[in-house]
Amino acid sequence: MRILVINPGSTSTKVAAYENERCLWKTGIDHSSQEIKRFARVGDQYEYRIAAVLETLALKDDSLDTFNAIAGRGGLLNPLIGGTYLVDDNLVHILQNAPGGEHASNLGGIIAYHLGQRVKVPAFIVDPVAVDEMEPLARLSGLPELPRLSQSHALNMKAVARKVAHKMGKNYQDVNLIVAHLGGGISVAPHYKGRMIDVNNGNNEGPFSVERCGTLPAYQLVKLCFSGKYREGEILTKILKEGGMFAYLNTKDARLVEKRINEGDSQAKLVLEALCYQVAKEIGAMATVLSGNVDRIVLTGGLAYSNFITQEITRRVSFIASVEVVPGEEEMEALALGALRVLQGEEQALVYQG
Ligand SMILES: Nc1ncnc2c1ncn2[C@@H]1O[C@H](COP(=O)(O)OP(=O)(O)O)[C@@H](O)[C@H]1O
Ligand SMILES: CCCC(=O)OP(=O)(O)O
Repeated sequence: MRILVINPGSTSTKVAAYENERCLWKTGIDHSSQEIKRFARVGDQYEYRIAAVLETLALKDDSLDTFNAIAGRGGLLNPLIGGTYLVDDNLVHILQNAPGGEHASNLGGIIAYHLGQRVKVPAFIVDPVAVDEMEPLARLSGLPELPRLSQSHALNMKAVARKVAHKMGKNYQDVNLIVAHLGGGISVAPHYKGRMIDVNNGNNEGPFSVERCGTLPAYQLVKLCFSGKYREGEILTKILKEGGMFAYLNTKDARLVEKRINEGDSQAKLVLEALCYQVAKEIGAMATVLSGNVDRIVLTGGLAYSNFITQEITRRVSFIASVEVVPGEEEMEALALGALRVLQGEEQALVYQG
């Protein structure tokens, strides 16, 4: 079986071709902020990104009509259980209108659907951002109108969790893990016997990330919103795109920050240490969700390539459980394998009811 995998991010589209479990090729297409700025809404970018994917296929000397399915990263839908979902008319319409919020991952299903239609093969999304396996207890925020929402890097966290469990000689369903995805956004989740029973919302709760604020002091945030200095969109940009490390140091690149630290920049050191401190605190909180029964703590995502970051977090949390570092992400493989499980009849594709 051949599967084409599409993973759109805010500034790039990753594309890969798989033959069963084997990756044939993988590449990233960069989109400049000028190009992206032309589109009022994320959903409007799909034709532009499809053209880029088709160009990539041509460059790779590959052809759309050789694929048995297209798998795309899924986005901000209503809360749903993990698994592989068929992208049908209804789902593509919902992703296009983005009632759950604008996010580049919404484009994964849209692009997969349109490419699939061209060559009459199914399109799937796998473990979308909105995967929700939270316990009822975890949903209360303290204000009934504002229930906590499960929005996370579920795709990578579950793929990496399966791998770590396998390395331990166990099934994902037999272990308790705390997985911290440390990327553009940060998600920290306790995985209790194969279910993500709590997680900070990777967009606006928990630790600050390289570009997002994480949890903010609520009273001061309300005052800022009503200060008359900012429009709603400007505040949202501060929270989602220009907060966290970027707000303090004017860069989202942790490699540059490490370089500044090595050159003696004490503010850079303080900020990166604070990011690690907040991640460690979140891991500690999630250990209480598992009543301390934690088999492994897993650090993954782009920031897990950094020794400074993994050491700084590990020294604070290793009293809870041993720490496994799985740098980068396994999203492309997870998308391919999710589609493959359905094509091979191991799993039935779920249908999103919306
Ligand atoms: N080798 C590395 N050392 C330190 N930081 C890294 C390294 N590689 C990537 N990063 C950092 O990881 C962050 C991006 O993580 P990534 O998982 O690629 O995010 P996303 O996929 O959400 O865009 C950036 O701050 C980047 O600088
Ligand atoms: C809301 C969690 C998903 C997410 O933030 O993905 P990116 O880091 O890829 O934007």
